[in-house]
Amino acid sequence: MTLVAGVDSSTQSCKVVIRDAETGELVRQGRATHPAGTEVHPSHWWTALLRALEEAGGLDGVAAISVGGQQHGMVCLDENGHVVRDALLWNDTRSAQAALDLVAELGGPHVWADAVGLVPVASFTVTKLRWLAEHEPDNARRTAAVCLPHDWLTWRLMGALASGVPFSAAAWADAPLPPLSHLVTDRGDASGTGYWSPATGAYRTDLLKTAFGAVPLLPKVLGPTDEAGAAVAGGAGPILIAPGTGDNMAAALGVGARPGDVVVSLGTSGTVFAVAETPSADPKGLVAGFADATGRFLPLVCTLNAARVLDAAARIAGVTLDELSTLALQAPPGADGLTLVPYLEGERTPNRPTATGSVHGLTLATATPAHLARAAVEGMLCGLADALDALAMQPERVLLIGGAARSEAVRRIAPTIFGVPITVPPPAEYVADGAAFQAATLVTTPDWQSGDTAVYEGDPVPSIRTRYARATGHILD
Ligand SMILES: Nc1ncnc2c1ncn2[C@@H]1O[C@H](COP(=O)(O)OP(=O)(O)O)[C@@H](O)[C@H]1O
Ligand SMILES: O=C(CO)[C@@H](O)[C@H](O)COP(=O)(O)O
Repeated sequence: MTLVAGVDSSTQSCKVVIRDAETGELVRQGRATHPAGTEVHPSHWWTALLRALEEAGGLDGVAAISVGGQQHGMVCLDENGHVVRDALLWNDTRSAQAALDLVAELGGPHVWADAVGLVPVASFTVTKLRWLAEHEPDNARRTAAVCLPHDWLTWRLMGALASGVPFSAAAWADAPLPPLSHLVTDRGDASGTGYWSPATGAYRTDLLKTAFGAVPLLPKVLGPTDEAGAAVAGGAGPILIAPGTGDNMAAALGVGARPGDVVVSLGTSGTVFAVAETPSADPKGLVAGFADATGRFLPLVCTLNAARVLDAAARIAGVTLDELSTLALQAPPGADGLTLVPYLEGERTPNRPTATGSVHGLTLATATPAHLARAAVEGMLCGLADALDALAMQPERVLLIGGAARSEAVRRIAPTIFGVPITVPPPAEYVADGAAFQAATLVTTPDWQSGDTAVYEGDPVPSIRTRYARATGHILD
């Protein structure tokens, strides 16, 4: 049996799946957590990947590996390949002013949308680089190369595999660093930087220079079926390294999204995206016109607040996530008017980086754990329903994935908020699965069957979104 490994290095954790390259059968898996916070030293991602790989039984029998990673994070490397400072993650909002400045300097949102398919907000790498240049000029000067989380992990894997040392978390912890010139990325992740154009498939180093004042070395952008490298890991056969991609692009691959589908992913971020044949450019800046991992495009709307809204509600109520789900289903639709605006990390869509969350409609009658649970689920989903509207599609299917899609309350309430039936694939690590699928394409023609889906239907309750829209007009920044 030829095996492939897929990695999901996302915000909260690293997951590894090891699957049969031909059939996709799940053979082994592992997981390790990442530290909390919106700036993280990349070495934590490497440690977590090694621990997750170890839990997944290592690389025995693995012929190819691919990394899907959280998008946009700014990883700065010095001329020796050492990390210059902690990476600023996609959900770090300190570069909000830099984003506004960059939009103004270039002549407005439409200029950016036309140039790179997106309008800068704090999440995108280009704004983080401006922040670095302005606030930490010494670190900016030391920056010889800039890459993204998945690029950096792919590069570390190249070094570890090329060392010829057999895999173990301890043996690979300090694996040699390859030359900076070996850094690679893919279209999908490059399209989230703000200095690569999905429409032309080329870097816009002029925009990088405008933002950062210099043009550090950038990873080579590989095509979907290119190899990032191949190396022998201590007596095993050669292990091919696939280009990898951003986590949303990997999820699209993993869930088998096809044109006509809209995927709603409820992880740390909430994302709503679709596979498209042509690039997109939304001057309103709601839809980011990303590229995907197949050579197509992935228009995507992202909120900063998804699964962790439920984590927070469960914490307040003092219950587990399963109990929160049960509670939410005990309260009536609309939670008798209790409305939760879930901007717990500020918000990206709408662009409210300094906003905070709020609760409206609190009365003696709605001051119950069940009402709070329902309001948390509905508030989170209302943010995603707005994202679905922004995508302006008439989807054939709306697929629900990500950690919070495991909640029965979320599955049952989603159709009432979105106003359409929801298709829920079996719970799985779709980002890691997509990466594994990409790896499999390097060694075979994979024939992976998707599992049975469940369809959830429910009568739309438009008043919930109406009240939510009113509540978003009354929040504190
Ligand atoms: N049964 C559940 N109900 C609600 N939320 C859940 C459930 N299981 C996991 N989650 C949440 O999903 C989140 C992790 O989802 P995941 O898609 O792995 O995120 P990420 O890829 O961003 O790290 C966590 O915040 C976790 O609490
Ligand atoms: O910023 C975006 C998409 O533009 C986020 O979706 C990140 O890619 C983080 O993803 P998760 O950790 O929530 O999967």
